[in-house]
Order: sequence, then C-alpha cells, then structure tokens
Amino acid sequence: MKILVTGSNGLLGQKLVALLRQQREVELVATSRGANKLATVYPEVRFVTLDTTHREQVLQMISQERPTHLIHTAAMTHADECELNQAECWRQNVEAVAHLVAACGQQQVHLLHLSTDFVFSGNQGPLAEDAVPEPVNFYGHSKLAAEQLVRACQAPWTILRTVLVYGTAHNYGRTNIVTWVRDSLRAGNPVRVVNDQLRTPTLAEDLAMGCWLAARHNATGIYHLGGPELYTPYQIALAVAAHFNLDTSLISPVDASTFTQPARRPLRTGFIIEKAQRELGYQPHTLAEGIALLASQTA
Ligand SMILES: NC(=O)C1=CN([C@@H]2O[C@H](COP(=O)(O)OP(=O)(O)OC[C@H]3O[C@@H](n4cnc5c(N)ncnc54)[C@H](OP(=O)(O)O)[C@@H]3O)[C@@H](O)[C@H]2O)C=CC1
Ligand SMILES: Cc1cn([C@H]2C[C@H](O)[C@@H](COP(=O)(O)OP(=O)(O)O[C@H]3O[C@@H](C)C(=O)[C@@H](O)[C@H]3O)O2)c(=O)[nH]c1=O
Repeated sequence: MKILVTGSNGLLGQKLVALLRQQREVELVATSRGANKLATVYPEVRFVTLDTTHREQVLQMISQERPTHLIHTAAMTHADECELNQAECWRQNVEAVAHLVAACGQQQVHLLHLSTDFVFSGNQGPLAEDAVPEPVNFYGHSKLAAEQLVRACQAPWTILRTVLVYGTAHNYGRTNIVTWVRDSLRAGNPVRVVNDQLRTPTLAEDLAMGCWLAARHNATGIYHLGGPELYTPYQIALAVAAHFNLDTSLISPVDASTFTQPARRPLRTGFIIEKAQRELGYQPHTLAEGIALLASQTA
C-alpha cells in the first residue's frame, strides 16, 4: 500500500504519520502546506509540500505519486473562523475536496475523507451512519458539501466522521477540550463548561487507528469513529481535573445557550460506533485511558 496523507502537520495528521510509519506494508507520503513539523521527529518519513486548494498541484502530485490510498485530513477546522470567513472555509473544505475527488477518480486512488458530527443538527444523539445530516453552522455545511462530492468520486471512497478529538502534537498551536481545561486549571483560571451538549470525545490516536483500519480493510462507505463513551463537556472537564489532580471548584457548569459564539454548535451529537467496531475491529480507549495516554506524552 502507498498512502498519501494530507494535513500531516495537524493533530490527526501527526498521529497518522506516527502510526503509518510503523506499518511495514505501507509506503508513506506525508503532505501539508508549510514546513514539515515532524521533520526532526521522523526524519525518515518522506514529506512533500501540498496545498490542497491548488488544483494543479493536487492533480500533478497524485499522478506523480500514484498512491493506492489518500487520507484527507486537511481542513479549516475552527467552526467560528469558518462562520466568519465563509469564502475561505468553502475554498479549504469544499473546493479542495473537489480537486482531490477529481485526482483520485482519474488515478483510481481510494479516497478516505475525514468528516464531522457537525454535519448533524444536534436534535438527537448519539448518531449512527444512516442518520440524516442537517448542519446548523457553516463549517458543518462545508463538510456536508464535501461529503457529497466524495460520494460521487469515480474511485473507491470512505467517509470517516469523528467528534471532539483530543490529543497532543508537536509544535501545535491549537488546543482541544482536554489540553485547554488542563492548562486553565493549572494556571488557576476558572472555566465555564457546557453541561447540556453531548459528545463522544475521541482520542486522536484512536482516530488515526480507525483511519488505518479502514484503509487496510479497503472499507468503503460511511463510518463513525468516535470515543466509546457519551459525556457532556462539563463531565469531560471533571475527568481532566481528576486525572491531573486539579481544583474542580474552578469548573462551573453552564448551558450552551449562555455562550455567544459566531457559529452555533449542535446540542446532542456523539456517535454509535458499532459498525466500525464490527467491520473494522475499531476499539477506542475510554476517556480515562485517553487522558492518561495524553498525560504520559506531556509534562
Ligand atoms: N478536531 C476535531 O475535533 C475534529 C476534526 N474533524 C475533522 O478531522 C480532520 C482533521 O482534524 P484535525 O487534525 O483536528 O485538524 P487540525 O486543524 O489539527 O489540522 C488540519 C491541518 O490541515 C492543514 N491544512 C489546512 N488547509 C490546508 C491546505 N489547503 N492544504 C494543506 N494543508 C492544509 C492545516 O495546516 P496549518 O497547520 O498550516 O494550519 C493543519 O495542519 C478535519 O478534516 C476535521 O474537519 C472532525 C470532527 C472533529
Ligand atoms: C471554548 C469553550 C468550549 N466549551 C465546550 C463546548 C464544546 O463542546 C467543547 C469544545 O469547544 P471548541 O469550541 O473547542 O470546539 P467545537 O467547535 O465545539 O468542537 C468541534 O470541532 C470541530 C472541528 C468538529 O468537527 C466537531 O466535532 C467538534 O469537536 O468545549 C466550553 O464548555 N466552554 C468554553 O469556554
């Protein structure tokens, strides 16, 4: 197998590089825009710069590299930024996917595309793969439009939806619920955390494993890859505090309605992961196990 990963500097991208470099049957090509953040960590991994919004670059790279599989993680992932800059969000999350779909169709490359629980309305959760999408923010709209393009790909395709991913990565400027709560509490800062949203938080390593399992099985169609447990963000924050022995009195539960963010968030999501468990052998860690793994990677 020859696997090309887009967005290799991102959270999932970095975990995929770490996992795939260990697979003897895989020839790996890591790609991202900008300099390779893993250059000194995994100097043996081949890295090529690829901005997925450049159609010619995408078509040329896929026809030169001729991977058997392409795992597309690159995206504009901040929901509020997407809401405020919709043209850029569409370019990154939809037009780029159109280029990849064209290139993979031409070269018969199996396209594995990352999507999100934000394609759903949040009226009911947890959700199985056949639930009907109805996004409530622009990021969700863009990711659903991308899914529709992927479904029309003239090569084998897989849509891997995930939810509230947490983990650490090298030289990575973004936060996620676990690192954000840990760092705020360590600094003695109070946090207000919503207690009426539902999510199945996903360890980044588990998501990478789910992507690899899907590629290895040549699985096609839609799969939900989340964590195994349903929590409110407030419950997640309490679990983080418990693990790091931090002051829970700094955490206040609040209703999502008290937040005024540019992008609306779906209230109840989370995923039913039985299909991935049954068909791919996907076995994600519990939240407590995931936080412990993250803690072992950082000071
Ligand atoms: N994180 C989450 O909670 C969830 C994520 N997802 C989906 O999973 C996927 C992976 O997410 P995650 O790893 O967390 O995201 P990150 O934001 O950590 O990483 C995305 C990476 O994509 C890169 N990128 C963005 N645009 C381009 C481009 N045009 N060309 C090349 N690279 C680009 C970014 O580069 P740069 O570093 O330069 O910005 C960044 O390194 C995404 O598709 C996301 O929509 C779905 C549900 C939940
Ligand atoms: C900033 C903040 C967040 N939260 C909660 C709300 C939310 O459920 C959780 C994470 O909030 P964020 O704004 O970081 O992320 P958010 O945009 O809600 O998370 C999403 O990211 C994109 C990429 C996805 O595709 C989704 O699956 C989802 O995980 O933390 C609080 O309770 N208080 C806060 O002050």
